[in-house]
Parts: sequence; structure tokens; C-alpha cells
Amino acid sequence: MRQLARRGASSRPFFNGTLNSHIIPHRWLRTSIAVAFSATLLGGAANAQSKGTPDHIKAVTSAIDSAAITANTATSKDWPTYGLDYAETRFSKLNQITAENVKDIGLMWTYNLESIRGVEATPLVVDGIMYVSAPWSVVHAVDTRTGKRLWTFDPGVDREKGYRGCCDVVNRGVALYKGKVFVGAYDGRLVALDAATGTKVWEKDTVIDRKMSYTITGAPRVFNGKVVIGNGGAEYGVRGYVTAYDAETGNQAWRWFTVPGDPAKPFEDDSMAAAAKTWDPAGKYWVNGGGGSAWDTITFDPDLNMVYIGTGNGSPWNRNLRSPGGGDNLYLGSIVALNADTGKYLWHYQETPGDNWDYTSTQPMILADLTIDGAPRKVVLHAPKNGFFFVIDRTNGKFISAKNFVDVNWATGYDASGRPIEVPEARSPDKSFDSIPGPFGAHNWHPMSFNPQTGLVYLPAQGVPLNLTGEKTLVQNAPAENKFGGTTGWNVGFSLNAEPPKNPPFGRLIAWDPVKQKEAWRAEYIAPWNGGTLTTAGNLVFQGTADGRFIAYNAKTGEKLWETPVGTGVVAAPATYMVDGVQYVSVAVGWGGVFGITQRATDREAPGTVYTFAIGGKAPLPAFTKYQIGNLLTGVKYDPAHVPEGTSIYVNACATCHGVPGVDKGGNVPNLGYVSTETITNLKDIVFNGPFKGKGMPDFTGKLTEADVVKIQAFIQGTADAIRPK
Ligand SMILES: O=C(O)c1cc(C(=O)O)c2c(n1)C(=O)C(=O)c1cc(C(=O)O)[nH]c1-2
Ligand SMILES: [Ca+2]
Repeated sequence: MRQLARRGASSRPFFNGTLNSHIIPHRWLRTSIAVAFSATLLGGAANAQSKGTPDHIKAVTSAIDSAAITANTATSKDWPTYGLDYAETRFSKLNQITAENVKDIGLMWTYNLESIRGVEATPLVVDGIMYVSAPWSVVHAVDTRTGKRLWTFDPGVDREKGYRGCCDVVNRGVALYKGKVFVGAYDGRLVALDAATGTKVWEKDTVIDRKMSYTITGAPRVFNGKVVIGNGGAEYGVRGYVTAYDAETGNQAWRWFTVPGDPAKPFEDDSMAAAAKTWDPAGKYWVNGGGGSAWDTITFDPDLNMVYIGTGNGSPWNRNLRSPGGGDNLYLGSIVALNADTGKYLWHYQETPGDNWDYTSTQPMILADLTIDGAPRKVVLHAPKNGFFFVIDRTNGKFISAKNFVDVNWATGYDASGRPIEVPEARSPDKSFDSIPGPFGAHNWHPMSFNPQTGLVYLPAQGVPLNLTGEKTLVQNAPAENKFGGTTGWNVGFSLNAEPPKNPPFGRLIAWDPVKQKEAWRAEYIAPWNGGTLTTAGNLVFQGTADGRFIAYNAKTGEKLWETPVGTGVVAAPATYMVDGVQYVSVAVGWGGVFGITQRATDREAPGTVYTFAIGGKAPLPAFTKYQIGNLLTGVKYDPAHVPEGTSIYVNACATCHGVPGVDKGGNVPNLGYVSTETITNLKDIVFNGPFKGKGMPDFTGKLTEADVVKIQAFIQGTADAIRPK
């Protein structure tokens, strides 16, 4: 483990700069003065030795409840919830680090998360105690005063079952409430831990049907004694829902489904009866679950006592198969407001009626009070996958405005009533469609931030090309034979990239004015899939990048003010907090997520690592490891006649994680075009009950045959041979 420098002398400017050693001869006297000094001037804190003990942690975390989370917004001293505050602004009032002095920040310490898959978590920090989650839903408690581990908790997710989620075995973070840390385990359990010790207090199975591929990747949200979590699975045939549990006991408080179930059975509530009218029962949508999985954002509004759910895509994606007669298919691709106490439906606004493109509305929301056309409005700011920036009245769900923040081709805009003006080809049952944005979204889960001082939202935007060709039939809730991801349960009703997409990839940071619905500035990157953002009262925006940098910008102008290389690509959002009078900025680095499993934009690789910076930080950067891509595969014997069939088996079983052999360069999972000849020659020893089961490799026993593996070998070596420069 690479545990780097502790707090150096430079991190104690008050002590060194104020006390003049030669007039205070005795060491003990200097020490006691320093202690008294920090206790009085640095906010009455006790000396550092008593910090980080179970008693201290218990005291400071027990004090975290809804009132404390709200009170923290006055100072932003701590970072007590996923988006910093209930409004999820990720705007910190801390201003020790400013646009003027950010050039002087340096590394305080790094902490090794000992992981290789995607790190998507925003760390929570309360009085210097950090909680950050790693892949496989492992929770780490870290003392930010030293950068040292306090405890870890591994919920023991079966590593062989990683394929039950679409998009890497990620976890976006934990929730903290009255001395407990809550984590959603990838396999669908919600676990409450003792914040001081990391021991389990309770655990609930949130999954309604274990036959279905339900997973959890999102951070729970906690308010007024309830902890709320949704799930993922809409690429596999699930029905989405969110559940509130009593934070103390884990007893279920309420549950709300996002889409209707079988209309032959009683509906759970009026909102389901209303929604069912917008689905064509000829599609037997309930057999395939319908989708709508709420896998990321859940936002609590203390002003209105509402909770807003961002719902996901249709299952299958293809509406022609899901609801052949058309229809909006409520509540897919929507923001839905529920009563926070009861979970009862209040209103919805559907951003993508009748989703057909994996256009989730699960992207993080921000609650703001803005003046629009001269009138104060309570709004939700939202940039879902579909490429439009939405401003919605959050008192009643009324549409205010929508404007595309990247080029889009599926709709030309929104009419005054808030309906998209669609381009007919976007739903063609016969022709393939290069949808812009594609299913990776113009904005994915990477959190945006909103700075009320600049009035700008800092939005990680992107384009990832993907071509969709509608399938003619669907086997309801069964893996699609020889279709993308079918062996592992994908069932989306489209062939992906059967025709090569023509639109270009890009990644950029956009500063967006939500009142003018206009871009204020942008920073272009070399690749899509850059990190979430943080903005501060120091007129700063922080963001990590796919190409392995951590950058600070001037929030007003977009001028780049500072950057440092980090060990690998960054996807998570940073956090900032104050400890003993010093402002820290931390970011959890670790390349991955759905784009990062197969593709990369750095030539570096490193374990998941938390980097922490402050003014005057002097710790050396960790030694970076060069990503060693092997030589293009040669020497595997194969029969070229097997290549066509091998292609479809590979697409069916391997492509979701391993990408295109020899073309992609390997994300956090190796690309099979660049592994050793022996690896591919002995492929069956890996495919069937193989040695990488503990690292996320499925066991394909019963799903593939040895003859299939021979054909996969032919495809891998055949592709490598085909692309080899002559
Ligand atoms: O439909 C779903 O249930 C679902 C779940 C998830 C997830 O839980 O991570 C993602 C998506 N969809 C998805 O469409 C998507 O682009 C995506 C990206 C990521 C990620 O963590 O990188 N997760 C997910
Ligand atoms: Ca999805």
C-alpha cells in the first residue's frame, strides 16, 4: 500500500507562522501553547490526538441528521451528503482556496482504495472523518488528518455476479445519519454500519425478485429518519422502484414503483393506474419489467417535503417491442415528485416520452431558486442523457424551459407545453439510427454543480457514438440469443453498432447559464467520460478528467488555473471540507464505469486512490505506473470459417466488458486483442470456472460450450489479424 505523507509542517501555518521559537525556550511550553492556540482560534477543536478515535467519530457522526445537513449549508464546513447539501448543488461556501491562490495547492496525502474497477464515489466528510466507497460496494473510513485508514467494510458481493449490472461494479457513495453509514451493495442489499467502527447494524434485501438482475450502484439518500434507495437493471428486464427504510431499524417505510405492473392485477396506487394508460398491453411490458430503474438520483427537498426521483430507460429500450402501439410509457425518463413522508406520487414531468434510446433521467438534479422572467421560481435543474438542459418548476412539475446543451438529432426542441418535437427517423422500425446523443448520454451520472455566485452550472458533457438497429422480435425477459450481452442477460431490443456509427466522440466541461439557457464557456477534452464537478465560493471549479488530470478553473471565465496529473482517469466528483482551519479538496480517482470498462484515455494505470489537496501541501505524487498494452495477438490457431459465428458469440458473451479486440485499448478490464497467445489458446480454462472469478469474470459454465469458445478464439485472433498493419 502506498500511504503517502502525513500532514506536513506546511499544513500548520498558524503554528509555524505565529509562534517565534527563540522566545519560548521549553518544548513543553511551545506544545501547550500550540494546543491552546488551536483550541481557541481554530474553532474550539480539541487537539488532534483525540480526533479519529471511536468516541470522537461517534460524537460527530451522531450529530448528523436532517437539521445538521441543512445547517451545514451556512458554512459548508463538512460534506455530509452525496451532493454536499439537500439541494445537491456541490457549491461550497469555503473560500480559503481561491482563484488567486489555487496555484499554491499541493498534495497532502493519498489513500489507496485497493481496487481496479471504476471509482464513482463522492467522499462524505464530517469533522475530518471521511467515508468513501470503492468498487464492489466496499466502504472505507479514512482520517483526513493523517490520510490513514480507520476501518473498511466489504459487504461481500459475489465477485462472479458482476455481470448482473450493465455498467461496471461501481458505487457512487454512502449516506450518513445519526451515527450510521448506509451503503447500497451491488447485489441489492442496503446495509447500515456503525460509523465509528464499521460494524454492521442492519441489512435489508431491497430486491423484490431475485430471479431478476437488480443491482444497486447509487448513493442512498437520507432525510427525516428515512433512507431511500432505488436500483438498476433496465438493460436486463426489470421493473424499477424506490424504497424508503427507517434509518434506525431498517423497517420498510414506503415503496413507489416507477412503471406499472401487470394490468390484470390490482395497481399498487393511482399513479400506476394512470401510467398504465400510456402503455400498450400488446407489448406485455410487465413480463420484461418495463424498466424505469431509478439507479442514481434521488433528491430531497426540505422546503416542499418532496423527494424527486429521476427514472431510467425503458426495458427493452426499443419502444416498438415494448409498447408496439406507442405511448409515453410513464414514468420512464421522468422526474417524479413523491411525498417524502409517505412516498405518494405528487407530480411528474417526463423528459423523454416513450423512451427508445436508453435516455435515462437518472442524472443528478440540482434544486435552485432562480429569477426567471422577473419572477422568483423554485426549480429543478436537470441535464439528462437526452442532451437537453431542463428547468422545471419543482412546486408542481411544470415545464419552464429546455435547450439542447450539445448537438442532438432525435428531436429539434421542446414545444411550449414541454413535449419534445421528435424527428421521425429516430424511431424507425426498419432503418438503423445513429442516435445523438447515444445511449451513453450527452451527460451520464457524473455530477454537475451549480454556483449561485456565477449563476452557472458546471456540466460534464459528452458524445459517445453508438448506432441502434431495431430488432424485430424480443423474447420477453430472456437473454436475447446471440445479441449484445445476451449471455449475461442483456435484453434491449436493438443491435448495437451493426452499422458503424458516424458521429464523433467528444468530452467537454460546459458552464451553462440555466436562466438564459445558454453556454457561458467550455473546456474541451480529448475524450468523453470526464469526472463530476465541484464549485466553490473561491470562484473555482474542480474537475478530474478521463486523461488522468485534476484541474481547477476560474468559475466565471473558464480560465485554467491549476492542474496536476493523477494516477489514472477520473470519473468521480471532488468534495471540499474544512478540518482544523484548513480547507481540503479530495477526489477519488479510479477509471471505470460503463465507458471505462473497455476504453481508456490515459497511458497510466493505478489502483483506486483518494487524492487530497490543500494550500501548501508538499507530499510527493505517487509513482505512476505506465499502462502496458501488450502486442497485438498472434499465433492462436483457428479456423477462419468460425469467425462469423464467433463474432456473434463474442458480442453475446464478451463485448460488454472486453470491448472490441485490438480496436479498444482495454479500460479497467483487459482487451483480448492484446493478451498473450497462451491466454487465448487456453481460453476455456478462464471461461469455465476460471481463475478470475474472484475479480469479476463470470463463470460461463452452462451458458457457453467448449465449441463456442473455439469460435470466440477464431473471432479474437481473426480480428487481430484483420486489423494488423500490413
Ligand atoms: O438502466 C439501468 O438500470 C441502468 C443502471 C446503471 C447503473 O446502475 O449503473 C447505468 C445505466 N442504466 C445506464 O444506462 C448507464 O449509462 C450507466 C452508466 C453507469 C456508470 O456507472 O458508468 N451506470 C449506468
Ligand atoms: Ca440504462
